Amino acid sequence: MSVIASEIEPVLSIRDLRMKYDDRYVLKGIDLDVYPGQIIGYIGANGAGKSTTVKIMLGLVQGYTGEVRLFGRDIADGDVGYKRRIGYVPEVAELYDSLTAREYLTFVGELYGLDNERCDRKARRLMELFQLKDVYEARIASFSKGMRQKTMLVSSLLHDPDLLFLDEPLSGLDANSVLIVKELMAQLAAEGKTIFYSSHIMEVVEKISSRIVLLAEGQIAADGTFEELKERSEEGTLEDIFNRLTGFHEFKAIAEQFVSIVREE
Ligand SMILES: Nc1ncnc2c1ncn2[C@@H]1O[C@H](COP(=O)(O)OP(=O)(O)OP(=O)(O)O)[C@@H](O)[C@H]1O
Repeated sequence: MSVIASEIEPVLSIRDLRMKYDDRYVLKGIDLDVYPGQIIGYIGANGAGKSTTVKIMLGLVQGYTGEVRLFGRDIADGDVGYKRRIGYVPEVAELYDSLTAREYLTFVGELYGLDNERCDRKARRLMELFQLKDVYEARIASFSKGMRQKTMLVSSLLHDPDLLFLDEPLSGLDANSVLIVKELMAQLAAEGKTIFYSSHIMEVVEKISSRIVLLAEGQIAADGTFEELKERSEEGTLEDIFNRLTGFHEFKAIAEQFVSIVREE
């Protein structure tokens, strides 16, 4: 892991985090310290526990054991003020279809305590940068997948959060917009913002992350820079490292079985 001056306070600190659904542990003791300016590529197979961890940090899931501290405070202490410093882009952009983009974004801004007029101006300018100026007053119901994703990204940034949780933020974006968002993440991190980036697109995670945390069956299986992970596992790409650490080699055989079943009479 990269060397970090011990006097710098972690933005996020997790100790022995465990979570049980019914009788099954989905998080089995997670320990993690994340520092300002880091872009954490948070990866793992489907069902590994990534969303559960993020939802606990956002205060959306209760019933965990262990300790989660954000900005130095235990999130269980009852003060939800920390949420004002967080931005969140969920995996699926759930927006209010009957609202216009302007109505939705000013509504979200007001929830974060922003002044309506200032928020309107800021949202309009951000949407313009995403080539969405002409639909700012249109209902979200008419938006394409990519337009919804861009609206979601704008809504997560309006209040200038210090910590961003992004779940597949490039989903549905065209190639130009992908370039903007990747550069945006790098520039926000350079300003000291912390980004928790969950994605299954290994090529992007490999390039954008300053540190990669791999979750496997509710536990951290690897934690370090891409170079460190590469050295340790003696593999080439992050995809290779991922496959090795999750013990997955049979993709060709599975694809063959798919094809043979699909082709059955
Ligand atoms: N509300 C719930 N009730 C019961 N089980 C749940 C609930 N939410 C998640 N789980 C289970 O917890 C495990 C971890 O789920 P989680 O959504 O955190 O995985 P993930 O790593 O985000 O997966 P993906 O990459 O598919 O998004 C899964 O086995 C899932 O079925």
